[in-house]
Amino acid sequence: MRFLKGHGTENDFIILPDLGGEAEISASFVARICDRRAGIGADGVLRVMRTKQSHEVAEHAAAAEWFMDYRNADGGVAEMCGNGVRVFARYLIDAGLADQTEFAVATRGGVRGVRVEPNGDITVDMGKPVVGGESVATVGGQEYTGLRVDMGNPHLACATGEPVVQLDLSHQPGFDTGVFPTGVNIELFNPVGPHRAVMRVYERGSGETRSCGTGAVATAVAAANLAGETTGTWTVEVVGGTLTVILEEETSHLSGPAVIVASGELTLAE
Ligand SMILES: N[C@@H](CCC[C@H](N)C(=O)O)C(=O)O
Repeated sequence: MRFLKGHGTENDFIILPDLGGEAEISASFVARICDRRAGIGADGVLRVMRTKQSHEVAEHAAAAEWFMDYRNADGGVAEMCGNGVRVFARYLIDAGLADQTEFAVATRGGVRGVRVEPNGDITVDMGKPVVGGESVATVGGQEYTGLRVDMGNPHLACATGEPVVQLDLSHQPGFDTGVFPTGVNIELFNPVGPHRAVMRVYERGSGETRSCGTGAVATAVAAANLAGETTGTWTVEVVGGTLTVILEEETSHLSGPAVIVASGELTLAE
């Protein structure tokens, strides 16, 4: 099976073109190829298939030709992946499967509009973040209160005065399973200036990653909330680079680089 490897601010993905949706892709196969020692290594898998071939999202076929079938590194499915959509769009363009600078991609979380910027960055319309109440994450025995933000997938974005660079995110943080029955992506961030935050993230199904697009938007929402704002442009510094988030009344946008770095033939069998 052919594969490609790409990343967006070092949130890295294995891309599996399966345009007709014929491949059987099990959770264990995804976990094996995402393994950084025994496989290719990645935070997740982006399977590329025609929307009309997917029983999950076929109703979006008229709006978006391509479906991003996203899987976390542990093989579990997720509704949305902001950096994944940007890398997916880069693949479609490079492969000649999308020939405009603006098009739409279907995800389990809905249809997302994509735009290629003149500098090559890719912007995704991430939809309207849904803000919930507060909840608590526990990291290294310490509790951090954060804001629940639904980006299609669940987030808990926690501001802290402690430099996030010092946190030990090598283990699953604790969280309230009553509030997040299907798990949660946990962001810890330092507001470091007007409309700027430094963020680290522990992703559901993937562990600590060097960037998370939906997490960056959730962080911008939580930082704006602390500042008493609901709109504006935010710079979110992640371990793997810098993302720009624009919050509007009715939607949000995520921008940043997205690149393909390799391609090859998988010899690991399903
Ligand atoms: N890295 C992604 C988010 C991927 C899904 C997440 N781990 C989940 O399970 O919800 C992003 O860039 O948004």
